[in-house]
Amino acid sequence: MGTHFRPLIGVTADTTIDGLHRVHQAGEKYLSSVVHGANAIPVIIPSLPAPLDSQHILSQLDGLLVTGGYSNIEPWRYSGAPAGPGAHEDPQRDNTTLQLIPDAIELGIPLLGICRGFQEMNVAFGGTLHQKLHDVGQYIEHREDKTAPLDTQYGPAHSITIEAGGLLSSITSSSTQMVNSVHMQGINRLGDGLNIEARAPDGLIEAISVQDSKSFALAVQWHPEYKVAENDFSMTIYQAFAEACRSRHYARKS
Ligand SMILES: N[C@@H](CCC(=O)NCCCC(=O)O)C(=O)O
Repeated sequence: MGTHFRPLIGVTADTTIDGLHRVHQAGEKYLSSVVHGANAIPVIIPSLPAPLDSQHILSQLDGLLVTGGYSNIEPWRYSGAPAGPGAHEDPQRDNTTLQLIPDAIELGIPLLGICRGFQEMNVAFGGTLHQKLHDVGQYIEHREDKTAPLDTQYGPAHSITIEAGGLLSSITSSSTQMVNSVHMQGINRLGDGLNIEARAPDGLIEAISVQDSKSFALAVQWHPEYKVAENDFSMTIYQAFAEACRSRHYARKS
């Protein structure tokens, strides 16, 4: 199948307040990664208070990128204890992504989830999260040093071991890789119908896929979008995603 065609990939949006106005935004590194990693065209999907009809949106797309974001999923969505005052949450994003994810899986739309998007995929399948990995006791430090330069924050932080026989192992020849680490939360109980694709040295789940998915459906706790073209492993992931998006495009148009 030719690689010249550029599929249309929906990119989820965070909401934030700018002055007195709520705005919807997707980080440039996510948008650029769609262009340079997947040779595709990014389209931002807003997280409106009354979410748009996700099945209608998805029917016009070839893929879905569920981005990372600094906010946390509201804990009630996975029966977690309230996070307490000052918690950074984005309920409009939760409402949108937690509908888009199952709908994309049902419709066979290729999906790549990153960091918050990885956590959302787990919650969308009924899984739970640790709200503060650093308080659990068994985990290494998964947070970035916010005072460090960006290239350090998103630089290699720890290894992952890729599970044999899974989606990730089918696209890469090495069973270990180095990844960055920019998160405080992580998977506690795995959602039903998800496969573990990779783990950190402390056992934390770092990548998941959907069992018996009709199409590519992978989510990772790290950030392959960051300077995607400079990292072979990141490019491998994006190119596998892109190939699934191109297949979806031709199926959609036939
Ligand atoms: N809030 C969650 C999610 C972490 C996450 O997605 N970080 C990304 C930071 C910004 C970005 O690179 O887009 C957690 O801390 O676990």
